[in-house]
Amino acid sequence: VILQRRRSYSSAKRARAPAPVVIQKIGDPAVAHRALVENADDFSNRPLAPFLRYLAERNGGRRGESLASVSHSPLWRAFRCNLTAETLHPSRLGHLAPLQREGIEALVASLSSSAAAAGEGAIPVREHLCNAVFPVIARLCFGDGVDGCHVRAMGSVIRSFQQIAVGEARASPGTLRARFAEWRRLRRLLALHGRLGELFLPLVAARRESRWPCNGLRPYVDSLIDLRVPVDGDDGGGRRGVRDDEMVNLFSEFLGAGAGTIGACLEWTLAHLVNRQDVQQKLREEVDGGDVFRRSLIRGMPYLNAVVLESLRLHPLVPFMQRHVQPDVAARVVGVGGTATVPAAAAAAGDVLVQFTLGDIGRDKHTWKDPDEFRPERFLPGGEAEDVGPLPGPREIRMMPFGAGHRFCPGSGVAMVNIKCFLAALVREFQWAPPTEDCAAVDLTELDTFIKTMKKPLSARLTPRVLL
Ligand code: HEM
Repeated sequence: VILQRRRSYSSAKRARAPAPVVIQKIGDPAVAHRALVENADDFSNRPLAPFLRYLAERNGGRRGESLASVSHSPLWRAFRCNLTAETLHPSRLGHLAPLQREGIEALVASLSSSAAAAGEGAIPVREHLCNAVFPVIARLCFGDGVDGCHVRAMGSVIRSFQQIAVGEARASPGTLRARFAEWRRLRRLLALHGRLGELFLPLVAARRESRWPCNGLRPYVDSLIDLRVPVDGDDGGGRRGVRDDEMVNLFSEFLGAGAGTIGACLEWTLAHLVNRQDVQQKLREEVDGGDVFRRSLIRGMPYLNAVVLESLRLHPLVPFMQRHVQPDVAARVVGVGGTATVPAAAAAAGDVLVQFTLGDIGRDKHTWKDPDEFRPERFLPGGEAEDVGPLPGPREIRMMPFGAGHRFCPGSGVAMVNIKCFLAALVREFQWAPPTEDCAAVDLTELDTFIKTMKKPLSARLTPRVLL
């Protein structure tokens, strides 16, 4: 046992080196555009997360990739095309309506009963939002035959995994204590990863056995079972099926990236609506008139769209995006780094990390008027950002909550549809007020964890509306 532990410890140690060097945080939209759009090919790889490096070490160097981790290569193209052309294709998103309806009905019921139990008091809403959104994403992933218990178990393990993956470093870097803490963190992640495999792989096996129809949706699991990817990530050498270890990473990523971000965006947006009763009322007037499950009607709700964009501009859920680039490229494109300023060892290893801080880009004072103010009207016709959408256009970047360049978020469409649909229903069903009579505004302090969340989770007083 001791030998085994020592071996694991030394592989954790190897997994830590070489650490990439952070050379610059980019919060300037023009520099981000130069890097991610004009030099997209050079800025299309992310650094490998320490846990995936650790896993690869344990598997004799073989990496089990996810879409976010795989380098920009034929293997990435195969994974990416599969996800966007099959599961997340816009033509399929209309078929989400029954899942959304189920999620919203459950959410309204759980909020109503908590609000009734609290009487005049406030209720915390985060847990309700997460519990309602996760099943929608889980069923998009595995089809609608997965039972609620299984879905809840997946949600809980994914959340623990994310919490531990970004766990705070409490000891000084480089000390024995810090190395031990890191080793323990990797071991805990390994255990959770194993648990995810136990939850996912039986569902894959069941789906291989029989494919019951999913009402026009193409569950991610089906597309991955059918997918053939280049052998060794290379287009020249034949095709193979997706391995189990890759499936586990791809499902974890889909569920982790999909559900938490949508829930957090809803929480941020509701917090602003609590603070700005005038915006809440204006939004309600728009959503009261339409069926929130019909995509065509949601598309025709410009104020709803503006409210969500304004929330994403102020609080992009991914605090920062990373790119792993060559030192000479970093020097040429973002104006720093290069062998002159990057420590020689890092330059020799070619390990340069560029971080784009999405919050700074969305609040850039040269781009936005009153950048810290929540003002959805800026996205309406005649406003300073009437032509700005969730994804940056080819000419400039003004905000990029879903990233930019080759690796932008493939889930932006499904995320926007779900956020709008849930938000419209929540505003139609409830009046949202601050937690107490004397609370002037809820606290909007941000906390950057795996995603950008409210440091103090939202509590609000909810009054069910009588709908005619
Ligand atoms: C409000 C919700 C969401 C936000 C704000 C968000 C944001 C982001 C951002 C900023 C990136 C990095 C982009 C880059 O590096 O250029 C990303 C990547 C990614 N997101 Fe999302 N995301 C959301 C929802 C989703 C959903 C619903 C899914 C899937 C169901 C998803 C799947 C992914 C994947 C797989 C990647 C990696 C793509 C690649 O490397 O090719 N995301 N997301």
